[in-house]
Amino acid sequence: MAEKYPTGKSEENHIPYEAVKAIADNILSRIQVKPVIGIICGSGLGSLTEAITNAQNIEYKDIPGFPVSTVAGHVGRLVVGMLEGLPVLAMQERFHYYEGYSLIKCARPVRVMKLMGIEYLMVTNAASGINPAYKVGDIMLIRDHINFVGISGNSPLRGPNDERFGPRFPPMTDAYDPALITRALGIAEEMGIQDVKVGTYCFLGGPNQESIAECKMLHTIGVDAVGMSTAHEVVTAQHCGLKVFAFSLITSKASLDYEKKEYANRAEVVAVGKSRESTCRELMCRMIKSIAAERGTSDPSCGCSM
Ligand SMILES: O=P(O)(O)O[C@H]1O[C@H](CO)[C@@H](O)[C@H]1O
Ligand SMILES: Nc1nc2[nH]cnc2c(=O)[nH]1
Repeated sequence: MAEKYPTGKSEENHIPYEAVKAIADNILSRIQVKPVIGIICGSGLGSLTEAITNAQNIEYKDIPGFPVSTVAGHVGRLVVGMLEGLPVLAMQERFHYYEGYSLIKCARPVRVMKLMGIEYLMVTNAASGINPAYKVGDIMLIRDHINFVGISGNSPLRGPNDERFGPRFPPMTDAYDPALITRALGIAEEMGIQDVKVGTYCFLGGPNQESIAECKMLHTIGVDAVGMSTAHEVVTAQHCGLKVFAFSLITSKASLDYEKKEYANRAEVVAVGKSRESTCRELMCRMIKSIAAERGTSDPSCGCSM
């Protein structure tokens, strides 16, 4: 059992290893495959799940102990099945800190994936381009993050550490697997994706958009794209030893200039996601296919190219 907090009570949302295992076992008992890859779909990028064959859908609300999404229009379900020859479990969609959950709860599904036997975490998100060279519709492979929410101590790993998940002080160097980034660059070139970016994602708490002064600061400290997710999931994944691949779809450009204001809205995020969904889907599918080939489990009959 995880140790108790100094107050004698477990902090809200901090559930012990055994409870996470119970959620994992509950899902495993209801599905026909044993997933190797976990996928977290970003806003507007959930259509990847349509490429999953023999799909079984499980609503978050039907999984005891699993958080439930609160954002209007969010689907909130797991889709489990085969993708490019590998068993996968996809989250359509994720939990955000601004919805009111603790980060511990937002990242709980990652620990559930780990205890289901999943080895890779593939993450997508919609983000705003801070790097002036970035255009709406660009894909940015995430090489690193600045976890603004985490730097101040708000971490999904806060509280008693259970070594069965991972070490107390996990390193974050190479949290985004460099070999998978290199592979994705090759795949993007094969696909003819124009000018794929590799950059640093910044996690802010949201839900408000950034002020112009905040955007200027993010630019100064080396941020390429900003959003309201991902870093806490990746911290949790790195802590428990999952291999991570992640990319952002740039759905808006941040304002760095008081004379040239840009505004991002939810409809725009969704519209850009829609216009780039086939490319994002194909990139992810080809990544999974390459992992399947590496593991000797390729299935030539599979293919989600559009
Ligand atoms: O990070 P995902 O889930 O893609 O969502 C992004 O899009 C929403 C803003 O429209 C925010 O939640 C932001 O984080
Ligand atoms: N913080 C933040 N997250 C986003 N996600 C999609 N667009 C944005 C944005 O402009 N700002």
